[in-house]
Amino acid sequence: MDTLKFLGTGDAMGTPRVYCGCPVCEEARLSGTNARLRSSVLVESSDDFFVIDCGPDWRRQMESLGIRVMRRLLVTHPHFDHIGGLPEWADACRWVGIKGELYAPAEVIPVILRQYPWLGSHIELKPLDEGIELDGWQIAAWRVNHGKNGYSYAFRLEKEGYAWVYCPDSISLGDEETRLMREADLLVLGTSFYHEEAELSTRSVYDMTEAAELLADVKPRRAVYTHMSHDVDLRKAYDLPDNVELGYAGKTVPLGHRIEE
Ligand SMILES: O=c1ccn([C@@H]2O[C@H](COP(=O)(O)O)[C@@H](O)[C@H]2O)c(=O)[nH]1
Repeated sequence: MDTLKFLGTGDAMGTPRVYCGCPVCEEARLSGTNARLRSSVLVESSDDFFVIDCGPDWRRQMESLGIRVMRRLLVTHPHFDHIGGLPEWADACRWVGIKGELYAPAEVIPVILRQYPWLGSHIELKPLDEGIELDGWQIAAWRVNHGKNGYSYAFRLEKEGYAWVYCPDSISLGDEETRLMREADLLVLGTSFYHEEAELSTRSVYDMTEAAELLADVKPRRAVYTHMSHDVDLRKAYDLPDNVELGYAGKTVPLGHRIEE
């Protein structure tokens, strides 16, 4: 069965935050339960894999799994914490002599190339707006509200009757934006805080209290939260819906129905 592996579950700054001495950041420095690299996942099938998002921790993430060659990548949006590793990936493609394949929404591709104009020599950038298939996964992408930071994209991946959604950066989604999340077998959702006090117009990602309302509406069978800031302490028992787990690097989730289901 295919699997989903979390490579990182942190927000844009990762945990610990460089400037911060809060108990969560200090714990992350000392014992590491709360150490979080920037959010990214790896989808593995019997003979290949692809990754979603390539933040500035990409190199460490590849090293931690002993991966020497990454051929394929999907990008949700062109913010630093999701594309900061692209130059290193392009360099790696050059040195192993492959052309990487990067799939992203058409409007995202020129933004990536504006940041890193040399990428095209070693990576082919392909639009995925009409839907693509990778390793038997039918992948649909749609634009989601990312609050004060503009827009991101979510992906729905379906194979053999199993559907899951990856949506790391979104907030205050409307009905049309949640349509493809409905009744997924798994929803991977970004929740930066448990409860974020800041005024809504200054925010960019759901918190866990708002996410509970979203889940009650779209009813995934299982949900895993990612993109968590130093506000979230994995040692705590939070009040969460029964079907929710907090992600961590190395967490692996089977992508398919178990026999007894
Ligand atoms: O146009 C932009 C705006 C922001 N960024 C970077 O993206 C993240 C945003 O943080 P979230 O918590 O995910 O909203 C941050 O690192 C900004 O520096 C960007 O790259 N481009």
